Amino acid sequence: MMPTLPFKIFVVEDNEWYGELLVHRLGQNPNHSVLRFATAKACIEQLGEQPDFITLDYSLPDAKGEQVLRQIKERLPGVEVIVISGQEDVGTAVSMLRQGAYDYLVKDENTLDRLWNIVGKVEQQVRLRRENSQLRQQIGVRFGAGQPILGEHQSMQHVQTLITKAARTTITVSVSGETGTGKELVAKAIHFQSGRAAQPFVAVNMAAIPRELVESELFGHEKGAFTGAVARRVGRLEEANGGTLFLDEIADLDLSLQAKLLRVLQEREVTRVGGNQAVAFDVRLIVATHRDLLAEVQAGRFREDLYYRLLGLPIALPPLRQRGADVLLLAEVFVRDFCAQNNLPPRQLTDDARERLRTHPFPGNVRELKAVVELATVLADGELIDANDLPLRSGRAAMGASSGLSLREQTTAIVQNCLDELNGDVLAAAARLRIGKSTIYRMIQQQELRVG
Ligand SMILES: Nc1ncnc2c1ncn2[C@@H]1O[C@H](COP(=O)(O)OP(=O)(O)OP(=O)(O)O)[C@@H](O)[C@H]1O
Repeated sequence: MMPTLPFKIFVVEDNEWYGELLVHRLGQNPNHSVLRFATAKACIEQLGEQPDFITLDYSLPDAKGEQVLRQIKERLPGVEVIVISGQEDVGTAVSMLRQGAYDYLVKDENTLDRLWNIVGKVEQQVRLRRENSQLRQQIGVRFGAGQPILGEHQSMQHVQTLITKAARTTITVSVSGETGTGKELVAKAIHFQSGRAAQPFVAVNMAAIPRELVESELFGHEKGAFTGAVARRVGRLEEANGGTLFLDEIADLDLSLQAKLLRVLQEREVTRVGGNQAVAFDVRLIVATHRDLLAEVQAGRFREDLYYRLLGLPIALPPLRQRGADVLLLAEVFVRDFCAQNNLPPRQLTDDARERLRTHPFPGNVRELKAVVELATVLADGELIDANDLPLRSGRAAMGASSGLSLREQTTAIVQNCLDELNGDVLAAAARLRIGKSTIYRMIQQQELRVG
């Protein structure tokens, strides 16, 4: 349910008796909040109150209707203004309507009723507009730039809470998590839930830009700053002005550039490469990394001062394999959306396929899951997607030194995969992996592995 906000009406009328009459009539609707002003000046001074509707007496002691209407429309172009005049004058009426008045009424015995009807109509339009924008906002909150962050696991609920809190201020946010866990999605959600949603969201991936170009990419350059700088280029920091700058893979930033970035962030102004004029900027910063940034600091690869400048509100995204049943929820949504986008009849995952997804370690996390189930949807023959349709890499191939998993997690995943392939046959798995069966039994006992 949308809260019913009052419909704010300004009555601008110097004739006290008539003004009070209008206030009384319009105030008969309990949702109306009506204020009267006897001069144009008093009304203009209170426009910050954001009225929804104004009745304007054409002849005020301190200004003529045209003047006041112009000032109102300059400040609040969306507000509807009804001009009320003591005289019938077609020329004036036309001129006022041209200037954007909603209607022009002449004071007679019907004025109050006509005004009442007009206010009713305008109020309905304003309420629809408000409802629309509230719904958009709510959609933005839930979906951040149109894409939902799915997940019911407690850890993801916590992430959603942090996103909401982060969006309320301009605090720097540092998002961490393995590849494909949704770091960029989180950054977008924060931006689109924040007051900066209508401003730019600029994403820069530090790992994707050649080292020698990072500085000019971030800070811009002047024409002729270096060979190849044929024209002036505004940097990404300036591009994000007023909005959000998302620096992905921040740990990949060169040490020398780390120092420059720190200075720029502290001074809140940037000088383009080859330039000598500092340009002020206002950006909300969100950084992300799949590495342990503190470990990078300890290893001397990341500046400690920059680390503390960037830490802000940390949001840690858990790997998909630690989100319980979310993997199935995500898989089902991805299948459903893919079918809808490609005009395919709806497809369902069989119990076997669900079990296979539930036990796969997904080193590529949500990105991998999405790719796997979409391909399975294409490969499936009928309306059922079976375990065999899932193009999952086997344990060893799926893992790798760069997967970001700890040794223990990799070991567990390899054993789990092997067990799955051998239908839970512990002895066969132990033989194939050349490990003792008691190792596997102990892992099952400690609930690191699932069987059956
Ligand atoms: N919770 C989620 N709900 C729905 N889709 C998700 C979720 N998390 C990630 N995705 C989807 O998974 C894909 C990867 O997400 P994203 O690019 O945000 O990950 P990332 O952590 O930034 O990856 P990288 O580390 O490679 O930069 C995207 O298609 C994204 O829409």
